[in-house]
Amino acid sequence: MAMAVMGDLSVISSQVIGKNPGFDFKNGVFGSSVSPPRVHLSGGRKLKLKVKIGVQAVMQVGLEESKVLEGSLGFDVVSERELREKGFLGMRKTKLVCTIGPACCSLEDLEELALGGMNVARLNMCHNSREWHMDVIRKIKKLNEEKGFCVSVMIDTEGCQRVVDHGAPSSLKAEDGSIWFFTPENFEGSRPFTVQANFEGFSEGIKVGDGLVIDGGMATFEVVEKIGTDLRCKCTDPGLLLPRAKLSFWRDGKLVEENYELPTLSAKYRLTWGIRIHHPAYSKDQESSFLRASCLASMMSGDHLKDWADIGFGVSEGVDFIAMSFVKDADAVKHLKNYLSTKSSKSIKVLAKIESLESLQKLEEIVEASDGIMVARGDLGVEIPLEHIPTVQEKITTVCRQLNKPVIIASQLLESMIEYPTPTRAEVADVSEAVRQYADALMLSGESAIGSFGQKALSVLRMTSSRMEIWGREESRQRCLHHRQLGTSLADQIAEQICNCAVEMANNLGVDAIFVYTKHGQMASYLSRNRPNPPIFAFTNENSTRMALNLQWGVTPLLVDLSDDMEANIKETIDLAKAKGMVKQGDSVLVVSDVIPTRATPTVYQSIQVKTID
Ligand SMILES: Nc1ncnc2c1ncn2[C@@H]1O[C@H](COP(=O)(O)OP(=O)(O)OP(=O)(O)O)[C@@H](O)[C@H]1O
Ligand SMILES: CC(=O)C(=O)O
Repeated sequence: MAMAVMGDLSVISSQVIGKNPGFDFKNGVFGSSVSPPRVHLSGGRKLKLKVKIGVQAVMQVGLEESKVLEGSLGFDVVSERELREKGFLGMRKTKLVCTIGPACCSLEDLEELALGGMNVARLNMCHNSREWHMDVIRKIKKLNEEKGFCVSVMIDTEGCQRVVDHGAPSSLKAEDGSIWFFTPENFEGSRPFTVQANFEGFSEGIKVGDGLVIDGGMATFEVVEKIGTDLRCKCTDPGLLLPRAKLSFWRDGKLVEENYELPTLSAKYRLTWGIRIHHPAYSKDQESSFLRASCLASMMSGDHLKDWADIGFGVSEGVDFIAMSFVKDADAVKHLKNYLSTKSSKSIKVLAKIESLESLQKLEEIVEASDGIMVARGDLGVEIPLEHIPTVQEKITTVCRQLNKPVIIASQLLESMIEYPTPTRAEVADVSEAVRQYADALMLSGESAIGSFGQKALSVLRMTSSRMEIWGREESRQRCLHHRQLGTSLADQIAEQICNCAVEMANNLGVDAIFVYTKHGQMASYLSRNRPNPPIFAFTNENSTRMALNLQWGVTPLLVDLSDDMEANIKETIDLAKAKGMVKQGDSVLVVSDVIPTRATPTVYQSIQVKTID
């Protein structure tokens, strides 16, 4: 593949002006990026006209604002207010999800959250009764209808959580060296130094010496004895045991996986009819429809009645999203989506929660199968070392962007605000990082559900994300500009832009090396400035250039004989590089060449070529 810019300088000059309407001659900067195809220069009149039309359209909205905002667009009151107050650019892009719990479930609380920018209300089906959830959903719908909000409802299935509970109402301290029993036995209340696991077979495959970690490191124990299905453990790292704590086993620094096989959707309450909802708002028909839905679904998927009943409830209540906990693979998501289409509820979007090693291993297929993703950092932090969370989050966010699926970053964003009215600096930095990664949404958990400062936490999310969005826009404009334009002559500016584009191409194509042919080293240094992934090999026939380039990041300068025939130079140096074993068959090289015009060759010839070594 080859792409070339050729011609005399006056032609190039007029063409660049036409192609780059954002070019600011006074300050010498471009307002938009110059991507490789744009380097093919052609007439610009038509383009200029197009830009003008775009500006006119924007102005029209401004002029007819009152008409537009009268409701014909179905504007919700919060967005409308935001537009009026802040203009188009001031509108927040990052969406906010709030977990609804006892601290924010009154009509007034919900209205305040909606006014504060809550886009989605999340109901965690692990907690509270279905009547309670129904009451919240109906309040939200009422607010939407009567007060003009647009708040979506998400239910989050319980899934097969691996939790342990000591049975006491508050947290217990595990002291260093204290001995505790972990048992799957189901008993009422609490027993001293005894912790109940909520699933059978929790100790299968576990060996003496394994580490038992609570809540990703809140407290750590060592298994000292197996007694039947119980584990006798010694506390090796003291800490708190909260009710419904998460549990994981570790051996030789690695998570012990697969010591038990858990389904994606919770099997809890299997074969019990305790799921029947008695509520005056439900007719007998509706009640039996939940049961039919859950029974049908449970037959289809193996008795995961609690979650299926919750899903049936969600369908009946017309929720907008179902977040599936502990998704293991794409099949689990497809299964639920198929079920929803049989219930004519295809419009309910299925969000897969990424919260286990297994789901990380099948990330792409899960993202592809689902309508969106939640990065459930709470449970994820139990299965992977905490220091891996930031990179894993970035990876999931990137995959979602690539596959065009929305992604929510969840858990502990502003954890300290459950108790305190201000967040820590580190929490604000975490929120900012999620926004910088262009996550679609941020989620509050305990901060809104049980915290004393839920409204304030929401406003911290709102203000931090708005601030970061503005900063991100400025930063991405900088990225578009690549760097401040350095070249003063047009020829230099073109050389600079070509190098910016070349590095972008080299990185995107994943080429093995960049070859540049340079007399004074300017092109090589422009390439280096962009810090490309592949190394830069700079071929020059000037020893001084070679020595000077020795200081440049990523540049290996090579002294060669260069003729006026650039194609011949490229061929000869590639042959030479091949003969010397510098490149081998199959390697790809991006070649940038720049020949300063001479009497013999008065035209500027600059090119980007991608060559595969044969
Ligand atoms: N509907 C509710 N009723 C009572 N308490 C709730 C409710 N929803 C949430 N909470 C409380 O808020 C806390 C945070 O809620 P959230 O659902 O985000 O956390 P979680 O239970 O750890 O989530 P998950 O179980 O999905 O990992 C919970 O520990 C629980 O104490
Ligand atoms: C939200 C959730 O389920 C988690 O972070 O584990």
